Amino acid sequence: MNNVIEIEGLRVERGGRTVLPDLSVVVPSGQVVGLLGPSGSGKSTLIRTVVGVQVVAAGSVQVLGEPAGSPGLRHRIGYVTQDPSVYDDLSVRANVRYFAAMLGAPSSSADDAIAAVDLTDHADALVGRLSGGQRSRVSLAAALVGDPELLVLDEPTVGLDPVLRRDLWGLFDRLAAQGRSLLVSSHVMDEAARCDRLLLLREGRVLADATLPELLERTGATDAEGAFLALIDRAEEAAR
Ligand SMILES: Nc1ncnc2c1ncn2[C@@H]1O[C@H](COP(=O)(O)OP(=O)(O)OP(=O)(O)O)[C@@H](O)[C@H]1O
Repeated sequence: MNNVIEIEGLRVERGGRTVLPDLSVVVPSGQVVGLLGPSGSGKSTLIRTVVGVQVVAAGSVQVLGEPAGSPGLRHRIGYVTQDPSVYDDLSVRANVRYFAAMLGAPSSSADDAIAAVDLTDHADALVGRLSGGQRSRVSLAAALVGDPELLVLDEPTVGLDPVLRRDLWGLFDRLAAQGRSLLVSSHVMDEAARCDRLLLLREGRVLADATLPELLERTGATDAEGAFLALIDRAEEAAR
């Protein structure tokens, strides 16, 4: 499979407003694709659409060759929402085993996932007593059980210190090297350098779909933020 996500003519309305007016994009397999854009640009809405929890007004969204939201995709996609969705009063191991049980995956897959996020030493600790970064990694471990082909992560590094952010991006690279595909949203532009490919969103529209080197060459900017601002200027000039 060349593309893990294929979206054509997607329109999403939320609270009476058109959030994604007409979005078409593909996400290639085996890569870390960064979904970048300012707050409110529609990143979470797009992610919710991909995992099949967003009502869609128009368009087609194919994920791993099936329509988004198909029951068969449940085991094939790992999804981490912005707020860690783990239980404070359970240990790391109990949390991840709970998610494994829901998927019908063996409990050994929970231990593998805990090892993948480097929390084996904390497996017996209550999640409520962990740091913010450790809690984020428990959510990620929960998404990793069952060995999903596609990981969809909504701002997984928000609020983390630079060392933890670097470690998590290292983990994303390793997961992609093992053949998984990742769609990772962020509003931190310097995280663009960690992605194989970038989707820049602004006001519900794709401003760019390219690698960082391509973007820098196209705009003459020296970093992702500069490239993003240059693209906004160009789009505004073109609209005048
Ligand atoms: N539950 C909701 N009901 C109605 N409108 C919503 C809802 N959630 C988000 N929106 C609107 O949809 C638009 C896109 O929001 P979305 O959360 O997708 O953006 P985002 O790029 O993920 O932002 P952030 O980086 O702040 O998470 C915003 O204008 C927002 O006001």
